[in-house]
Amino acid sequence: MSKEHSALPPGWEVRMSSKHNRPYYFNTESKESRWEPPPARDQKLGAKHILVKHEGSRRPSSWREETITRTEAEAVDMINAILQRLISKDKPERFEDIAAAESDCSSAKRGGDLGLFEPGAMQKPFEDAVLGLKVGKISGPVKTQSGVHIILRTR
Ligand SMILES: O=C(N[C@H](Cc1nc2ccccc2[nH]1)C(=O)O)c1cc2ccccc2s1
Repeated sequence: MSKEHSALPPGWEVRMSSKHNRPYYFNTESKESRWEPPPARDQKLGAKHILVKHEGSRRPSSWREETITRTEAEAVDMINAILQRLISKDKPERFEDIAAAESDCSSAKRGGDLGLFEPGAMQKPFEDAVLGLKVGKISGPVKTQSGVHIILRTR
């Protein structure tokens, strides 16, 4: 079904704006309101990410390093340093360039691009972080069993 006509996600309803004389979408749980229909839950998601693994990662190895021994705290510090490089005022670096050089995920070869994926395909903390981002926005540090991520939502 096209996005406009698929069932609205839970909590959402259509209301009529008398001021603007047009329908809008209102979430009775979050009290969020928006002019465009909320994305249906079955819509594919898209993201790029930078992953820094640590000794407790599900697979503490990557194309960069045979055996990864840094601590989770060190991984968080590295992710925060990368965040500063991405948002720096004077010389921001490109997300894809940092991902290609420094991500411990095999998607590094694709500038960190994970392509499109179904809801439920990725570890829940990762998917929840993607859903919490507007398209084009970058997350703070996100922890999964794989390590610590910075996520850029692409869809
Ligand atoms: O799980 C993957 N790679 C793991 C690390 C990892 N763990 C993740 C958890 C959530 C999202 C992306 C993640 N990447 C690895 O290389 O040890 C994936 C690599 C790629 C490459 C291209 C497209 C999708 C994927 S998912």
